[in-house]
Amino acid sequence: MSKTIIISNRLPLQINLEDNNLEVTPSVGGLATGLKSFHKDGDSIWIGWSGLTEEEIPENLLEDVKEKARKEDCVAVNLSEEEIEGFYYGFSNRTIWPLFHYFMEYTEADKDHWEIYKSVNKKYAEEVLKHYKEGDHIWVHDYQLLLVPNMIREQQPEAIIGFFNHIPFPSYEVFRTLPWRDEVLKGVLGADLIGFHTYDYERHFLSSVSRILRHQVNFNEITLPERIVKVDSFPMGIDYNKFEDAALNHFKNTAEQRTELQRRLDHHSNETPEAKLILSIDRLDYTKGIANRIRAFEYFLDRHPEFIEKVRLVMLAVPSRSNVPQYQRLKREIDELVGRINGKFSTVSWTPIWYFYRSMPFENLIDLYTSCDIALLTPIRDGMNLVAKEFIATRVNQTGVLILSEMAGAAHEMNEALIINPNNFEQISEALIQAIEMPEEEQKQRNKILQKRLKRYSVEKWANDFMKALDETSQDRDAFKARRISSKVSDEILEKFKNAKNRILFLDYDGTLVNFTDKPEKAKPDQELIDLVHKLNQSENTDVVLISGRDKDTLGSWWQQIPVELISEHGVWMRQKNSEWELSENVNNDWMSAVRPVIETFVDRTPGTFIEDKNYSLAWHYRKADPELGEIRANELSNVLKELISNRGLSVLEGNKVLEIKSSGVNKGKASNKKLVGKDYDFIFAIGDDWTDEYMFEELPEDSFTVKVGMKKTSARYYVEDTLKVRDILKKFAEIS
Ligand SMILES: O=P(O)(O)OC[C@H]1O[C@H](O[C@H]2O[C@H](CO)[C@@H](O)[C@H](O)[C@H]2O)[C@H](O)[C@@H](O)[C@@H]1O
Ligand SMILES: O=c1ccn([C@@H]2O[C@H](COP(=O)(O)OP(=O)(O)O)[C@@H](O)[C@H]2O)c(=O)[nH]1
Ligand SMILES: [Mg+2]
Repeated sequence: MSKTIIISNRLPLQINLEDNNLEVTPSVGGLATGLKSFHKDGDSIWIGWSGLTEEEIPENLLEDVKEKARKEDCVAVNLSEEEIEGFYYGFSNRTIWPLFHYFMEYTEADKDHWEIYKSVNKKYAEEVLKHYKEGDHIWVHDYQLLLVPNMIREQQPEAIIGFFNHIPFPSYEVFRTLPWRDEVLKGVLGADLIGFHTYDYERHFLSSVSRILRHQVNFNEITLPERIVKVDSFPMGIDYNKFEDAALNHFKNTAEQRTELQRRLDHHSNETPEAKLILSIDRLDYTKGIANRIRAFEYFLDRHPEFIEKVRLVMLAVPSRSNVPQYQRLKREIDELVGRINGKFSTVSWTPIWYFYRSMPFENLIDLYTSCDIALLTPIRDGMNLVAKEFIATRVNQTGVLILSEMAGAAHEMNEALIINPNNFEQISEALIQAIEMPEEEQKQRNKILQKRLKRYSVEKWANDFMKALDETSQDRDAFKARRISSKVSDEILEKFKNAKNRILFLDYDGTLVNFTDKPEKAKPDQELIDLVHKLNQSENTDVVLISGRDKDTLGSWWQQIPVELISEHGVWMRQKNSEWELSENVNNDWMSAVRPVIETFVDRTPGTFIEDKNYSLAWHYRKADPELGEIRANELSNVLKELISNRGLSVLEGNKVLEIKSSGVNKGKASNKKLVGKDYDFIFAIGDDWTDEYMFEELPEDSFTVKVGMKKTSARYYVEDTLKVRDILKKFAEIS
């Protein structure tokens, strides 16, 4: 039976060593807490780090560590101190984490860290491969493991691999500063499906892929030579029922059952019944805006002294990544801030901030969530922020107000909260007043909507949606695979070729026989290609036609020595074997002088683009332009041109990064069919890579062997991955004939 393999840096359980005994506690942080319930209910194994370094685990306890993990369907990856230093504290949390959260000034570019990051990613990938069986779904998580998808793909090309990024993906302008940006993107692109919490992160990723790797991006699909990668947003939810039930039980607790923390909270609310409790919970992390929050709270008390003794900020900061200097500095800063503000405002019976620096067991979190009146969550950047969702889920009587930073992924789904900009103290201060004074009815109205949404889109739904989408990618892949020229299909085609009496081969040039280059004039045929075409062209009963959008002079000069048939400019000109060029009827070029200046204005405004002058057509190339700007301008130009050329017998052809204006009566479909007139071919083969070749695929007789190069949508019967594969097929034809 197939299973799901989850891989994340950390396991959902943390193994600790206490007096030479192993203790298991749950891991902290959104990824582990969120995904745990999916893992628990499904048929999955989870591969990740146990939380102890190799050096920390005494030899006699090694087996125990494994066993403790195994009990929870987990596999512990062993990492040495050096690996944790370079991979986790190093590259993950001193390079990727700050960069992806827009803290560029904290971002380091340490080559040694990068090397260790690569080798540890390899270690995770190898662990996956040990457990992988055909049909399994592999789900890789987060920024610590960006290279794992491709490392698995290299060993298991057919594997079904999903990747989910739990943190923001920064804009291209930020991401491009990373020295290893190409490798990182290629690593992630090993996956079939890449998920983000929000559409913004998704579009930033797509933009980096198209700008840096120059892959073709269509909406949310990236076309690689051999595969299509889907990218989508799936906002992670929480185990709603778990939090709701815990809150319901919490209110049923008798006086004796109340926790120590709850008693303290009760005591304080009895002493100052009208004082509102404002809660914040986060890992101690500079992205969470904790220091800013305290300053904003100070700003609020300074400006509104009427709230002194009327509010209290209860702040839980969970220790995190404390080996990283920025986190140590932040810890000191927060200690000082809390001290200073408590010193400044405290009265005999009241302190404004209660500060806990520790992690708390689940029941205490529930105490906090249910006892407070307001949650104040002000991250500067946050992938999602599950605390915001957990707070809402525990408000079983539907009171309470959530103030949430617009920089948290969660803000996209939680519009009924009071959404603030974490850098705007004035706004935070006003939101606090609005929250304190909000009528209960309004609180309930807002929370009702939020609860309904969170209950529906729970973590279970999130995981299932992701898995369903992953499954669909594998079905798409199967559909494509069925049309790929496998060795079996290629044998069948060869057999037909061999037995045919009269054959014709239509071969597109650019993108089919040769790869694209920056400048069209650089894509000259190499000697191997010339020899191959020559050999094919000499075979008996075989007509070879190079059918191209190129101008006749270039094509003619490149194929001067070989008497192969040529069709240029999509059919404007034809050169029969050993003959001169002939012009097709119905073409003229008297429109050019009116159209060229219009295209020139687009060249001026779109760096990297240029005009290619052909005899009877004009082509505007935008391969070298910024990919997004290129597409926008191509659309614009296409519209302008269509307007301009209406009723002139012209049409605009949209090719691979090129727009071409030419006579309507001319296209490769018409041109190729003309060749068939009066002949009795029993083997027709046509191959091409781009939109303009679709005319051939559609208009040639149905039993033709039509082949698309690259995994794009097509009406061809078959496809091959790239120009290398095209040559393989042609070589086989040449051998037989
Ligand atoms: O493992 P740690 O280094 O201790 O860090 C804890 C986790 O922090 C990050 O959580 C993110 O995932 C959450 C759920 O998707 C999301 O709500 C939050 O905004 C993110 O910051 C990190 O991504 C995890 O890998 C860590 O385990
Ligand atoms: O003492 C604590 C404090 C918090 N959490 C959990 O840690 C997670 C924090 O996730 P969030 O997405 O808010 O932020 P992250 O830490 O992942 O960046 C939430 O599920 C909390 O319930 C916890 O397990 N113990
Ligand atoms: Mg082509």
